[in-house]
Amino acid sequence: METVSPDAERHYAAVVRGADRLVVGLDFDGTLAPIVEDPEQARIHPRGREVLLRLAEAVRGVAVVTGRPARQVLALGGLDEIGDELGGRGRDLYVLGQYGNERWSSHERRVITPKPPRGLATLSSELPGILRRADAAEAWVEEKGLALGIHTRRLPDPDAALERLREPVGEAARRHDLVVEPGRMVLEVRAGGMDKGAAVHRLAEELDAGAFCFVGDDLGDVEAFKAVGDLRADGVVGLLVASGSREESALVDLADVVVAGPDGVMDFLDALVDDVRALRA
Ligand SMILES: O=P(O)(O)OC[C@H]1O[C@H](O[C@H]2O[C@H](CO)[C@@H](O)[C@H](O)[C@H]2O)[C@H](O)[C@@H](O)[C@@H]1O
Repeated sequence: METVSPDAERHYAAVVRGADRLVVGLDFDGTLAPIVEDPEQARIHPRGREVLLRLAEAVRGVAVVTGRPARQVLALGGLDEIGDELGGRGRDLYVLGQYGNERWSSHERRVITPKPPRGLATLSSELPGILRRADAAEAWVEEKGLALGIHTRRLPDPDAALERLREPVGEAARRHDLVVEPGRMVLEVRAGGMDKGAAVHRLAEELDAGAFCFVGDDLGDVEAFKAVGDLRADGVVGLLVASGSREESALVDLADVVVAGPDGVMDFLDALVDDVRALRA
């Protein structure tokens, strides 16, 4: 773990001391799950189950806050089963899917999801032409129900294809009153009005958080980092952790602590729980 902000150690110590009211928000891809070429093959880190169980027992709340559909991340993360185990121990796990538009919790056991935004189906039918004209016909389109993800990772030059797609995808999104959420080798088209920052604020209020730690890796997590900054301004203890990668540095520049990808996230969360337990012993 590398501390990068001048106050990182102070924030970390305050989070450990405030663990009784600590909420931990965790991104999925690139944070809990290693990045892989095919999004359908992503899985939670091999240590993820054990780490999440220990963490949930040590703090007030744990939430996976992801761009993925909640049902998908429940399956890829084995989060349903983790929720089962936590229920037996009187603890809860939350999944806030599609940038906070969907919600699942281990006590409610159902996914609450809004209707797909108007215009998404029409945009979907226009996509093959948009991709062809941008010389990216082989880009993989992920149908997420509330959003479309256009992935270039498996194209011969993913960065160049992503660049060629930015303008035409942005134009189509605007025409249908939708927004583009850029990510790691992906452009997602979805409804505006909700993001991971709003999801953090809602959760902090619901769980009466006295401390909030968010761990993320990608542009979609920037709003969550900003929300933790807002909470800090209101007197809540905050800690920002970036899961570092060579691909994306936006969060590294904003973080208190940088760890080495999902392996580093597992080590960080384990160490956090050890420190909380040591203080309570
Ligand atoms: O908010 P997250 O949990 O980080 O989800 C963001 C998007 O992640 C997925 O795509 C990313 O991970 C894939 C698997 O490692 C990788 O192949 C792809 O290049 C990445 O962009 C997912 O497919 C999206 O639906 C999520 O919104």
